[in-house]
Amino acid sequence: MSDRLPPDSSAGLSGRLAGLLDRVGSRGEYREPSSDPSDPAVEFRDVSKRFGPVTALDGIDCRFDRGGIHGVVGPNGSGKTTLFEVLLRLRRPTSGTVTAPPPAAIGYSFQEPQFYPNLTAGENLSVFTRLHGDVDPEWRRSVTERLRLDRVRHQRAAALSGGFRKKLDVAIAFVSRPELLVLDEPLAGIDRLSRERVIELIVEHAQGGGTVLVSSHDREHVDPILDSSLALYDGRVGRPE
Ligand SMILES: Nc1ncnc2c1ncn2[C@@H]1O[C@H](COP(=O)(O)OP(=O)(O)OP(=O)(O)O)[C@@H](O)[C@H]1O
Repeated sequence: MSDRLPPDSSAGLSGRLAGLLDRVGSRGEYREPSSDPSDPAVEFRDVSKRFGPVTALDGIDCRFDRGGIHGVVGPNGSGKTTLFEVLLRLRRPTSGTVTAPPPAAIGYSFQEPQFYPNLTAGENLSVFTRLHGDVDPEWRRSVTERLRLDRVRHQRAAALSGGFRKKLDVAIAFVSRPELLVLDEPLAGIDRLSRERVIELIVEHAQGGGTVLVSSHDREHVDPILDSSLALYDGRVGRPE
C-alpha cells in the first residue's frame, strides 16, 4: 500500500513495504474548515512531507482566503505538486495540520490526468457529471464549448492530442462547480484561445464565490488574475522566483 491513492493494487512487495514505512511515519492531521466565511478555505500549519531522505515540504505555514484566486509558484521540484496532493488527501503529510474541504468538494486537474483513457471525451464528461449529480446541463455545455471539446467528444481520451487531453481534464475539474478548485499547470500545452478561456473560467469561478489554487509556469498570463501568491523554494515558503 502507498499513501497515494493507488491507481491499481498491483504494487510489488518492495513498493508496498516502502508505502507502509511511509504511512507509519506520517502523522499529519486533517481538519475541515469552519462555516465562518471569513475563515480561510485552506490552511497549512507547520506541514512537512518527506519521501525517505527527500523533504518535499518543510514546515509550510500558509492560508488561502475563500473566493480568491491564489497562485502557488516556485521552480521545478520546489514542492507545488506535493502541496496540492497533500491538500487533496492523496498523500498524507509527515507532520503538521491541514485544514481543507473534504475531497468531494474539491475539483482538480493535475499533471497526471484523472480521466478514463478508454472512454471518449464525451463519455468522460458524462461520468464525472453523473458523479456530481446536480450539474447544470447548460453549464456543462458552456464549459465544453468554450474549450472546444465538442469537436472531439467521440474520440477516446487516450487518443486525444496533448492539448485536448489537458482541456478535458480541466473541464472535468470545472464541471461540478466545486467550492475549491486546485489546478496544477492548467495552461500547459494548450493554444492561445483555450488559454484565454481557461483564464476566463477561473475568474468566473472566483466571482461566483469559489476558491482557486493554481500553479503555472505561465506567469505572464496567470499573475494578472491572482489575489495572492505563495512562493515555494526547496519545500519552504519564501523566496520568490
Ligand atoms: N513520490 C515521490 N517520491 C520521492 N520523491 C518525491 C516524490 N514526489 C515528489 N518527490 C520529490 O519532492 C520534491 C518536490 O516535488 P514536486 O513534484 O512537489 O515539485 P513541483 O514544484 O511540483 O515541481 P515541478 O514544477 O517540476 O512540477 C522533489 O524533490 C521531488 O523529487
